[in-house]
Amino acid sequence: MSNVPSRGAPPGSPAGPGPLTPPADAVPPVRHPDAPAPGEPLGAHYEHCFGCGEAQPHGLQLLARAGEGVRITAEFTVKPAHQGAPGLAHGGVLATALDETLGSLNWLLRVIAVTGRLQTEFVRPVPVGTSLYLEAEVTAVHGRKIYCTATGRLGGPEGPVAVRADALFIEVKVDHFIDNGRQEEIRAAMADPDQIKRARAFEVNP
Ligand SMILES: CCCCC/C=C\C/C=C\C/C=C\C/C=C\CCCC(=O)SCCNC(=O)CCNC(=O)[C@H](O)C(C)(C)COP(=O)(O)OP(=O)(O)OC[C@H]1O[C@@H](n2cnc3c(N)ncnc32)[C@H](O)[C@@H]1OP(=O)(O)O
Repeated sequence: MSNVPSRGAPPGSPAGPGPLTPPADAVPPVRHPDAPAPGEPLGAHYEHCFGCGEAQPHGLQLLARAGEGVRITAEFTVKPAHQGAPGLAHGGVLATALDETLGSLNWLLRVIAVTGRLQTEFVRPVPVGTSLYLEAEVTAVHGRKIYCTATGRLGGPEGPVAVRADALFIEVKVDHFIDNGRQEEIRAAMADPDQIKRARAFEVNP
């Protein structure tokens, strides 16, 4: 643990506001002019993604849509494969749903970013068969740091809040994946023209 860099006090600690609070000189997010129109489905960013990929039978197959401003909505139905306790969704799966929805905000900023921190709050149990309705929003940007928040409601947009998250995403270059991913999958992704097109859409100077 000693060689892990310290990133400030934990959220809510008496030592300070914590790393999920944007600094005073953070700026509001800007929706990219080429962002998908509100209501447009985003599609999977990678077909084998556990969160959104259609080639993952036990994955969440979460379906995200662009919202207004720098907001996203998403839905996912809890399947038997997602259980933790009998008949209830596993907390880690719910955290994945929040992470995936928050990650989809990348499409609106047109930057590639990875999760640096994800703080989850589990408010209500989520039964198998539930359709979880998620909303996420970027609240502030500071250099490469993207501050965002999400909620998940039971049954629909007006349903009771079951889960919440605050997160910090860090902007990276596409090289982050090429340099760190297992070669087998990287080679396959780079041989897929659709995948290259999706990755290029996020680069300012492809
Ligand atoms: C050919 C293949 C292409 C495939 C890609 C194609 C398309 C992708 C496009 C879009 C994707 C669309 C949707 C995605 C949807 C969902 C995905 C779910 C998201 C995930 O599931 S993703 C997996 C989990 N995620 C990780 O696997 C990250 C592991 N990690 C690292 O890879 C590094 O750790 C990294 C890169 C995060 C930072 O490393 P680094 O060296 O680049 O940055 P550095 O240290 O310089 O930090 C710069 C500033 O961020 C602050 N900072 C950094 N980290 C912080 C932390 N954790 N907490 C608080 N502050 C932090 C520093 O304090 C500094 O702040 P300041 O500037 O103020 O000093």
